[in-house]
Amino acid sequence: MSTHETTVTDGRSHSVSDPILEIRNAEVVFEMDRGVSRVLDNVSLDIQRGEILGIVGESGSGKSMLASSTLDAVVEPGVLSGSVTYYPEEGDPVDVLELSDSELRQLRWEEIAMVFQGAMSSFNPTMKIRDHFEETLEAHNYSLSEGMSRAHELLSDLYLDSERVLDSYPHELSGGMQQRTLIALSVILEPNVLVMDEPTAALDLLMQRSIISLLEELKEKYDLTMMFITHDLPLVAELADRLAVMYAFELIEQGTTEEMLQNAGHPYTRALLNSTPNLDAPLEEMRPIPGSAPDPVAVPDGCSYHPRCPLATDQCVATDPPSEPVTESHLIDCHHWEESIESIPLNHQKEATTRTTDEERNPMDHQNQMEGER
Ligand SMILES: Nc1ncnc2c1ncn2[C@@H]1O[C@H](COP(=O)(O)OP(=O)(O)OP(=O)(O)O)[C@@H](O)[C@H]1O
Repeated sequence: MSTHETTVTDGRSHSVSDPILEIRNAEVVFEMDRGVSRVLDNVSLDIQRGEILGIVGESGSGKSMLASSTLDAVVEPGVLSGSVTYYPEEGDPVDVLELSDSELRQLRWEEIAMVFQGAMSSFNPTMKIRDHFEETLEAHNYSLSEGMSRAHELLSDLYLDSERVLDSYPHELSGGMQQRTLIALSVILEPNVLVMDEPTAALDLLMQRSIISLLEELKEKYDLTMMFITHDLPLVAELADRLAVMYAFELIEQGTTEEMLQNAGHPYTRALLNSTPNLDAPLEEMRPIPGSAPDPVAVPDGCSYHPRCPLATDQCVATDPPSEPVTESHLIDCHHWEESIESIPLNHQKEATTRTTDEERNPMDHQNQMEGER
């Protein structure tokens, strides 16, 4: 069952937990010749109604497996276990992993839609964009006229010339136009949740930024909940209300974006923050994370990060750390999170402190500089 806790502040009540999706103990296993490959390991996560949740991790950490699991779309011969519950605004909760194929097809477009990286592979190259929209509407018995006027509106919301786009073949559109068109197509049936797996990965930096701000507009206008999966932490930090970090097929930390940027407790999250070039830190401070992520058939015992972790002790080698709730929203899977916060400085905070100290030391200089920049 979903928990709907309520707190009372200033005489008003606020719902603090209203999950639209609840993932519990999700596991994906592939039987390989060289052993059992566990590519999603006991992941539990709530996605709150109306939020943007960012899922971050290195390549191969299991992010796409988590995305596919939310829609029971793990490819054969992968075996998914655990539970995924969808809570519609009205009506009974839906046990996603128990749905029939036809119920699942309906859920996938009408309630929870997915956008993958590389839009080209999602379109049929022999069909015009208009046909993609019409085919989707017809397959779900939606009114064509209402649906196509929504298509025009959605494409315009994404700053596209809707008539021109609908009359084009996919290859006649640029990468950024294709990706925006795919986003419009994915929300044509008015889903409540949009799951996006690296939706901007193949695009240049400017187009990535503009898609991020378009997604924010779309979310507000159509009241969407979003799960945004990426290896690009600074990119998703601009967009997300909460962030969850994956390492070696597990979730190792989650919290509000503010908590994760200012007070990340897992040494891996802190290393990830320090390995990104544009979180206010100078390029020379950027530190790649030493070592490499484990092979899914040979994940280390205990904490799977211990071979790369500067703080690892015997306890980390012996025992997998449980999720510790540091605040109501901030969970950390690390035996030494307090020491981690104390001893692993964050580059972007160092930079901010240096700036503050300079300002304190020379307030007039700083004021003159600001005026000079105006
Ligand atoms: N069909 C498959 N059979 C066996 N293993 C697979 C299959 N698909 C993916 N994997 C493995 O599952 C693990 C997790 O992959 P996943 O695609 O979820 O990672 P990711 O974090 O999304 O990576 P990326 O950012 O590169 O897309 C990887 O080790 C990958 O090799």
